[in-house]
Amino acid sequence: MRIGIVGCGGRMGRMLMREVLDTPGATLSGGTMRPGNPDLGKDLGTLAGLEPAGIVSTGDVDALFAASDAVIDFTTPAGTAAHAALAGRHDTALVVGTTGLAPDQQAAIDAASKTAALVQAPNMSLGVNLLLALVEDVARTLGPDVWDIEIVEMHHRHKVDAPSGTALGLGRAAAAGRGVDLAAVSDRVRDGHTGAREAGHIGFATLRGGDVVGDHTVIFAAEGERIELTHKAGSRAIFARGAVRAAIWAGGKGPGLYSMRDVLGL
Ligand SMILES: NC(=O)C1=CN([C@@H]2O[C@H](COP(=O)(O)OP(=O)(O)OC[C@H]3O[C@@H](n4cnc5c(N)ncnc54)[C@H](OP(=O)(O)O)[C@@H]3O)[C@@H](O)[C@H]2O)C=CC1
Ligand SMILES: O=C(O)C1=N[C@H](C(=O)O)C[C@H](O)C1
Repeated sequence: MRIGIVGCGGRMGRMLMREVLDTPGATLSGGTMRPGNPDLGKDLGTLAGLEPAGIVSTGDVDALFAASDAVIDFTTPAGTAAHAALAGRHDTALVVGTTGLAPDQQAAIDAASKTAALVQAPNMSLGVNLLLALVEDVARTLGPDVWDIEIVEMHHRHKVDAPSGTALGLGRAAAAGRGVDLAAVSDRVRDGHTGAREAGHIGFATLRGGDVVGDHTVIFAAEGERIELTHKAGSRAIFARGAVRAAIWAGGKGPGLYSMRDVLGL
């Protein structure tokens, strides 16, 4: 299974190369960087913190798609939209971990999934994907009349999108459990004289600081009691492990847009 990494110099890009190089049956088919990146032309194994792999980073994204059975993309929304178009053209499977996509960028992914297998998930860890199923169940069981739902997330100081893709995914799971559309009930920002909380709404709070890999808590609050479901990521390796598993799974699939819950059978 030939797996390529776009944005291979990023925090996740390096972790993903390490995971591919450490996975039996997987071959690292290449890694790309943008023009001007000082690490262009460097050995991918060295960039991943391992022994030299005998293959260097390049700027040729088209050639990477041609040479791969699957490509993994944890970059930026603009980058991901361009990579999705290449996946569709080459019929190469694409695993998308990038968060914060605008509707037109999501449309590029939907279009590519007509001709290639795409797996998209805001969080590739096993724990968060289990949490999604739990949250949907708990929200369904408790209902909106007595229980308020609030979602709190914290990430490192470099993160550029908010709320995190995972927090929004947890919100969608809670809304699905209640049989409502998240967009109609979400309170993503509160500031000043907001008035009392509206029944049935799902609130979000975002914290940023230090090197926090990713913490998410879904709070179900009623009068006199509270349930909190929390996931804490201790290392980016959990995301990389899930993404490589998704790439191997997608390599054998026909065109379509799949989720990590499909990959894990949850
Ligand atoms: N689904 C999941 O499980 C997870 C998702 N993420 C998401 O992954 C994304 C990346 O996170 P992280 O690795 O921390 O971010 P980084 O900023 O460390 O890395 C981003 C990478 O994308 C590259 N890049 C930027 N713009 C473009 C472009 N237009 N075309 C191609 N490549 C581009 C950068 O290259 P350059 O250095 O040249 O700018 C860099 O290599 C985020 O959206 C984050 O939320 C993160 C962790 C887990
Ligand atoms: O940017 C990050 O770092 C992360 N992003 C993802 C998100 O937005 O949910 C997943 C993870 O929590 C780390």
